[in-house]
Amino acid sequence: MAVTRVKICGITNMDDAQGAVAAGADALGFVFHPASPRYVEPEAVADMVAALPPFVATVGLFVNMPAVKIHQIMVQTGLQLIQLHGDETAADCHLHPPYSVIKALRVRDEHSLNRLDDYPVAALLLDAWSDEHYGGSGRQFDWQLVRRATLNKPLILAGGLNPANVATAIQLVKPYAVDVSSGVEREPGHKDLTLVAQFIEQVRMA
Ligand SMILES: O=C(O)c1ccccc1NCC(=O)[C@H](O)[C@H](O)COP(=O)(O)O
Repeated sequence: MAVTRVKICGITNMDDAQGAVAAGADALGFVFHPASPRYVEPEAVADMVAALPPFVATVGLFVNMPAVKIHQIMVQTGLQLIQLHGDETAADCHLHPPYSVIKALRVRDEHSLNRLDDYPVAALLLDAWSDEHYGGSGRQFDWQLVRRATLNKPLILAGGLNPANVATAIQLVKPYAVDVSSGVEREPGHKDLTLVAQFIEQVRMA
């Protein structure tokens, strides 16, 4: 049986970073989109990254930010992977050596899943469509659409996941990893570490 990895996204503080890792998170995500309630300053992320144990993947999330600025933040923070969570094209994904790139796509309907192979990335993250938010909306999309899509890259499933629905999502979609933000929060930007532990337990049992 394949192991499903867990990424806890929208980490803004040291307690949540260390608590998520203690609960078994495989990866942490840090949002650098200034309009997000989960925005975190690069200086704070650098401190968190330096305090983490080895073998935890660290991911910076960017929305339509110029590559030069992204790379400045990556160097300043010591983060490992870039997640492009805006309107970046497949061509934009070429701009980030030596970093591995995760491209997030927001799924509105079956057309959202056309030409996924065009993206030169390490993994694709599928999230729910929202007119108001680039991410962290807490919305779920139709998982059946993924079952019908052709995907030759590791898939990270996101969007409205929580401890109550993540096992069903894994059984249906069989993703490489699951990603959660608002479903394990007590308020935007602050994780509920009991929910984080329950989420990871559900993933391990799925
Ligand atoms: O979380 C945000 O506020 C955010 C803002 C801008 C771009 C991306 C953002 N989050 C992306 C994530 O990786 C979330 O984990 C993903 O959208 C799922 O969110 P949720 O439905 O709340 O679990």
